[in-house]
Amino acid sequence: MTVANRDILMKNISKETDFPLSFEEWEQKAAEKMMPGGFGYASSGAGREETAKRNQEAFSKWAIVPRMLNDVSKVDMGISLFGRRYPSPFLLSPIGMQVLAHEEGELATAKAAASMGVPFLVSTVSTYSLEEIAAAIPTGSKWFQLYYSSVNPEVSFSMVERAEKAGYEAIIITVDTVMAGWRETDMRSQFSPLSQGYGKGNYIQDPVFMESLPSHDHDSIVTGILENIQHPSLTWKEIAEVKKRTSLPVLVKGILHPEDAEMALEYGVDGIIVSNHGGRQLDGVIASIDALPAIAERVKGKIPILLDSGVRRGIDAVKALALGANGVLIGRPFLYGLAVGGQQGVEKVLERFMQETEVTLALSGMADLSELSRLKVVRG
Ligand SMILES: Cc1cc2nc3c(=O)[nH]c(=O)nc-3n(C[C@H](O)[C@H](O)[C@H](O)COP(=O)(O)O)c2cc1C
Ligand SMILES: CCCCCCC(=O)C(=O)O
Repeated sequence: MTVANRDILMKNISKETDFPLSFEEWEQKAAEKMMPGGFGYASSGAGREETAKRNQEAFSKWAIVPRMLNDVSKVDMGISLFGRRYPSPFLLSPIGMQVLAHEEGELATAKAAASMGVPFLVSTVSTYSLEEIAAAIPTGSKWFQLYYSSVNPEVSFSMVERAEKAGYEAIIITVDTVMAGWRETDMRSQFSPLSQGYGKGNYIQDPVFMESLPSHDHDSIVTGILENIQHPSLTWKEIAEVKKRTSLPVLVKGILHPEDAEMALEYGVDGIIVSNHGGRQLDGVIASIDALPAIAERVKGKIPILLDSGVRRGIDAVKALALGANGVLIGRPFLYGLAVGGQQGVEKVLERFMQETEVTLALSGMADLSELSRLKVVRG
């Protein structure tokens, strides 16, 4: 996009009144649209919510030292991951049970992601099944996030096989969820979407899971999901086993320690996602953006590093990319877009991120994302 195009775009943006601009405004509108229990579940963090707050505050503690007098009349913010080129550095974080935000749930999000050229990471606990989502976006990029089942690993292998068959391009194993975090908002509201069956899409379509149940009534299915979703005995050995079972790249999500990043390299993992699950799991942990530099130093570009947790603006993404990330995942902001405007809402959120990123890159003197390691970002 040229600067001239951008100017026209900015004028159009200023005339728009239908959709919010900032994260805080999207969140406010989503709170008005969603059921209180569902909004509380989505917006809250674990424990004292220290990490949930820290994730965002931490971005403000890093400051860009821009360069001047570089030609930025054309900005290329494309990235390449696992052999595919994307027009922007954004991906959508796996978020379960999106029907809590909008009746079309993951189907609407998937279509928005595909229309914006953004990979959609489908959760194990999606409302719609991975096959239904794949059918909605036959050519759109989709990755499958796995909650490994400690009680029945065959259920996990079956889901991985289904994802590969349905055209998914990568498997992400989330590793910061050996059990659910200490979530007081949900305890107070008594809201438990998994127990209510909102995340059963992939389970009820899974022959191995269904065969393992004593009966197929609602209670048996929900009990089965609650047993299968936890994975307290998960270790690197199981990650290696998943890798053996698929030809797709395997990533681990939830890495915060540089030594775990090194373990990922040792076990032949294809990529890592630096994440603290949006502060929903262990409260009091380091912000993702603060964990990133030491991890990037260890990984030395051997495998892609992605990051989520607290990304609220284009400028947050630019800081993450300059500090060593190869791509950035957007979480709650897209969920709020979904709640506010369905597919169009998610598209708007993504458009805002992309436009602000482009402006940030240009004003930082960076015409190309591949040059971003030269951009100085310091503790400000
Ligand atoms: C409502 C909700 C559901 C989530 N479900 C999943 C999930 O199913 N799998 C997963 O790996 N992460 C899940 N996450 C975590 C996100 O993938 C991501 O790490 C987090 O939202 C990033 O933080 P942010 O939204 O504050 O930027 C969920 C997050 C939210 C808010
Ligand atoms: C064992 C953890 C289950 C969490 C399911 C959804 C999720 O990731 C989240 O709410 O966060």
